[in-house]
This record gives sequence, structure tokens and C-alpha cells, in this order.
Amino acid sequence: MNITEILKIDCLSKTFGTGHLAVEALKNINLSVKPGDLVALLGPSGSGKTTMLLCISLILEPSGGKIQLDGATLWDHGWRNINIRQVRLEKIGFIFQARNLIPFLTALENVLLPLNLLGMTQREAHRRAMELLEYMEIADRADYLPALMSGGEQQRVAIARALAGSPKLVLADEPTGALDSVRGKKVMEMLKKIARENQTAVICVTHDERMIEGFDFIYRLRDGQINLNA
Ligand SMILES: Nc1ncnc2c1ncn2[C@@H]1O[C@H](COP(=O)(O)OP(=O)(O)OP(=O)(O)O)[C@@H](O)[C@H]1O
Repeated sequence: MNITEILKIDCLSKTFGTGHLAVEALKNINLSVKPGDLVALLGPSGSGKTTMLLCISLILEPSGGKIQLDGATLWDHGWRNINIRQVRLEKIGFIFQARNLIPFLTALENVLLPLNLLGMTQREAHRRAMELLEYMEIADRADYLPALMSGGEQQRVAIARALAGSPKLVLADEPTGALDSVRGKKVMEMLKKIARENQTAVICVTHDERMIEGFDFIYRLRDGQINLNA
């Protein structure tokens, strides 16, 4: 793995089921992502986008190939000797389409959660959480419950939370899927901001090509295979 890469995927495959019921969801995927890269994953329904994101998230076990993250091999025809939960907590941030936040916790408490899991002191965690909310331009909603915020505001809190552990990689699955185009664009601006200013690599699955203006790489998945477009 080249030291400049944060993520490297070689010949990744994933098959669900066996025999005549087998579905080859991913076929020999190769992908290389550097710090600060903004990567879009497009493709029709069923093309393998979510499966790919779940394999990179270390949530779904691949069927073949190799996954390297931040210089370490995580999967190579089997899990390597790693603490998957800790790798996820420290190196990967997640943003999903909707209902990202824990509904009975305020914006601030949602961001505090991973900081507490990371073992930060309360005082330090509070300082860092407020700093992240300010960075996402949503600090004025710190004490709001998610239900009292707009979808776009909730997604900005979700980005703040995803950044809690200063991850090297953020994975976003349709982060604007539940938003109107103005709010969606604002969320995408924030993802660009973290890539440009923090050198956080972002891989974003989306259906909406209008949302990926300014992305560095656009990959199109079709029937589990990838095409580099730009
Ligand atoms: N748990 C599973 N068991 C069996 N087949 C699955 C499973 N998850 C996904 N598949 C199949 O794998 C293929 C890829 O699915 P995937 O959900 O990754 O596609 P997608 O591009 O994310 O689709 P969408 O845009 O609709 O979310 C599909 O044929 C799907 O039916």
C-alpha cells in the first residue's frame, strides 16, 4: 500500500447466498483513496453501492479480495488480527440517509457520544463537541432535540458526530436523500469543507448527480463492477 493512500481495495468481491441462489453483489472491485479525496459512488438500484460501503465499513465480510485502511491490512481472504470496533471508532465516520441521530439526545449529546466512547474526559469532550458543532455552523442548535431541527440541520449534526474521532475516512450513504435541493447542497458543501480543510477522505453514495459537483472522483457501479469516470 502506497503510504499516501488512506484506503486501498484490491479485487474485492461479495457474493450473497450459494448455488443457484447466489448473487454476486461485488465483482473484483479495485479502489484507491487518498487523504482529502472526495469520491462519489453512483449507480442504479441493486448495483452494489450499499454492499460496497458496508464492506469498507467492516460491517459486512467480503467474499474475496483485500481491504487496507491507513496502512494496515484489515481483510485479506479473512479478517486480520484487528479490533474491528476500535478501527471503526477511530478511523471511520458514518453518515446515513436519515434518522441519523439518536432522537432522545440533544445535538450536543449526540456528538458527545462517540467522544465518550473514545475515553475523552467530560470537559475535553464538551469542548471538542462544541467546536465541531461550530465548524458545521450548527452550534446554535446544540441543545435542540433532533425532532426540533430541519433535516439539513440534523445532517450537519450527523457530520459533526462523524468527525468526533478525527477519522481519516468518512462514509456517507445517500446523505442528502431525505433533503430538498437547497438543504442537500448545504450538506454537500460541509462534506467538501471537511475534505478540503481536514484532509478527511469522503466516500459518498448518491443517486443525485447534481449533488456531486466538485467531487474529485466519480465511480459508477453497474452489476457489481466499477467504472472510473473522472
Ligand atoms: N443481505 C443480502 N442478501 C442477499 N442479497 C443481497 C443482500 N444485500 C444485497 N443483496 C443483493 O446484492 C445486490 C446489490 O445490492 P445493494 O443493496 O448493494 O445495491 P445498491 O446499489 O445499494 O441499491 P440501492 O440503490 O437500491 O440501495 C442486489 O442484487 C441485492 O439484491
